[in-house]
Amino acid sequence: MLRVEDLTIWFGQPPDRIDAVRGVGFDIAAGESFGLVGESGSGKSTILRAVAGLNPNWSGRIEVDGRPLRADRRDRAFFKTVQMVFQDPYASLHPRHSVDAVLGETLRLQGMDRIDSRIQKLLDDVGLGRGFRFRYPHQLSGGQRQRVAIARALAAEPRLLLLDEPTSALDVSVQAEILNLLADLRAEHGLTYLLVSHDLAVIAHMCDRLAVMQQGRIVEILSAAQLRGDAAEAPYSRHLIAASLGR
Ligand SMILES: Nc1ncnc2c1ncn2[C@@H]1O[C@H](COP(=O)(O)OP(=O)(O)OP(=O)(O)O)[C@@H](O)[C@H]1O
Repeated sequence: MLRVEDLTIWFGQPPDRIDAVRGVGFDIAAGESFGLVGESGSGKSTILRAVAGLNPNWSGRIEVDGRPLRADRRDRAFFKTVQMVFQDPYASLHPRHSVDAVLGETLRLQGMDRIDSRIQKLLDDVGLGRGFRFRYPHQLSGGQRQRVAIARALAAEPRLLLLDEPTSALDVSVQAEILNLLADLRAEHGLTYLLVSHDLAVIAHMCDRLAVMQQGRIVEILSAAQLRGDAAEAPYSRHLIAASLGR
């Protein structure tokens, strides 16, 4: 579903260019949930932002359903398929846009009709009732805001969701609710996830496989069973341990 080949992503220009991601490759099957873990600064968010089209400075190949993302310009059809949910729902929602405005605008941009009923359906899907439709971000809790951010991502009817630490800005009690919501949505909508988290418990709960990153490279790809330590071979790898200690 998502294929990444020989992906290098950089910041700045020579002679100050920094290659934050170097020659990375992985495949994610449709419906799979794939995690990226690794020490701080290893390039996890940089990969998500490139796949989301937020950083054009990359080389290699990024392909969704066989359709390549071009590095040189935004591609509407590609981005309809791929949506991102950011870590901080406080920052990712405009303070003066109501829930209705946020969802309505996204639906209109996608050229969709029956906006009213679609907004209601999206709110239902993320577990927010009608009463939330005309609220503004400051009238919502952190968890409710993240539900709105998830609804906004779903409004484009994506196939791939990029989740960048989607619960780490939330209280512990709310984190589990949002993770369960994301797990339910994946099953209900047949979504594919690429998830970044520094929390191995989150990755073990949410992901079928994971890649461990170090200094811009993938050093290992493991199944969630290996991560949980219940696979026959069960290598709690030195890379993974280093990644978790590197936080
Ligand atoms: N806008 C930028 N300009 C220059 N360098 C950047 C920029 N954004 C990220 N980097 C660098 O790219 C590298 C990878 O950063 P990235 O945010 O992808 O790491 P990460 O693995 O997601 O880390 P964390 O777990 O701390 O969020 C880091 O060395 C970082 O300093």
